[in-house]
Amino acid sequence: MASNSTPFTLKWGIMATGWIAETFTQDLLTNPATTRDVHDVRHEVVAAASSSSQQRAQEFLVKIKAPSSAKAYGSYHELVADPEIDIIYVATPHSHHFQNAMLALEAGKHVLCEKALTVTASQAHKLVEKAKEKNVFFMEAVWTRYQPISIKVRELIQSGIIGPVYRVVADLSVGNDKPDGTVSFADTNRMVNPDLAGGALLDLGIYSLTWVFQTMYHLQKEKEKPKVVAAIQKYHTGADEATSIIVQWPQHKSQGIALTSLRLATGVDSENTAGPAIRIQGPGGEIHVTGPAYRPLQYKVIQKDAGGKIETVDFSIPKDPERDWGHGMFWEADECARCIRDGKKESESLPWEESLVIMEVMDEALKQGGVTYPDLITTDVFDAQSPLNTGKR
Ligand SMILES: NC(=O)C1=CN([C@@H]2O[C@H](COP(=O)(O)OP(=O)(O)OC[C@H]3O[C@@H](n4cnc5c(N)ncnc54)[C@H](OP(=O)(O)O)[C@@H]3O)[C@@H](O)[C@H]2O)C=CC1
Ligand SMILES: O=C1OC[C@@H](O)[C@H](O)[C@H]1O
Repeated sequence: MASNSTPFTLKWGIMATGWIAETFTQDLLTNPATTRDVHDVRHEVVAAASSSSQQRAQEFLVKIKAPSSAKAYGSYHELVADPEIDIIYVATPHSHHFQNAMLALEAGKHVLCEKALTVTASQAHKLVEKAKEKNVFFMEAVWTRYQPISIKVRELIQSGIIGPVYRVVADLSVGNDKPDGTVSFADTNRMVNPDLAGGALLDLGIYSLTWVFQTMYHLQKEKEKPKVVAAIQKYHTGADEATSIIVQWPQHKSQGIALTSLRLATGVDSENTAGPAIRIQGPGGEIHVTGPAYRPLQYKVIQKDAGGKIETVDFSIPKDPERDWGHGMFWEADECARCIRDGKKESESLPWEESLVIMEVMDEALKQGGVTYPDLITTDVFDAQSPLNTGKR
């Protein structure tokens, strides 16, 4: 959308320097106009912070080719105190999200917090209450919701093309089985380490639930509380290695099946010939979305009365030609900028209430499967001096 007015600039502070912090910040640094034809908002990286050292933050900024004006902090406390920063992107492990996001909210910053929002629903409720109290914007970073394919699929469903959606089956499984019976993550890795709130559900199953929710619950005119039945296979660390959840909305006659596994893969080959990662079914037809569920690039519409005709639509992730980079996380960043520009505290595509219901579903599934996490990371009492905030581990 072209416009003559000056774009609104959102000033970011990046909390943590790991894999996704790198990926997301590189997306922030792309040119919105030349990359994705966005002219109303832009992004500035003001600073990054590492809980390990200031040097680590500096190395991070150099690696991602941030502008020389970007500051490097050796603590999360310094980052949230920087008056030049509008919004903090929390890119720490799940275990840290509650304490880190609360640190930023307490400092009066807007917050975009990586998925899964928190370890428990109670923690998520507390963050939402704090965002309300501080009158700031707060959003869970489920980037998939803001990708054009998700928006298009939601529109298709709303157009009634397959009738009411009665069933969705969604899977995100990553195929890390090893012949010795383990999975290919060290026990200390955040994927399976209970101290870091590891496990398939909080890391990957959240995307399967995202498809179940964005195609059903999100579109319900009168929101219905879901019923939940879960089966969990525990890994030897105590985290879940495979989780299957049935989410039911009886009044809407609809059921969602959200699957995730560290051992099996959604498709045995990269072409996903095994079938769609997400299958959305109504009496008038089906929509098939080809995975991976966090960033799918194709959907098919199969209408019952179209004589077997299948409409296939492909998507791609645009790149900034100058930086030769584009991962698809910039659309959620643009959403943050627009909401903050317009004075909104939450995003319509992923409202607080919906993040909270999804956290409640995950709470319930983990409870049914007997997965528990340590007190340090499940408490809903904020402590600015928690090791999760100071990095003194
Ligand atoms: N949206 C998406 O596509 C993706 C989202 N994610 C989400 O992002 C978050 C981070 O994942 P990812 O970047 O892969 O994780 P990494 O392990 O690569 O990075 C996590 C960072 O958090 C900081 N940190 C603070 N305390 C600890 C600790 N005790 N152990 C480990 N790291 C710590 C570190 O930065 P420092 O030392 O500098 O403070 C570290 O670099 C998770 O919530 C994950 O679910 C992950 C991958 C993809
Ligand atoms: O969010 C994510 O998406 C991609 C996965 O590889 C990663 O484990 C997960 O955190």
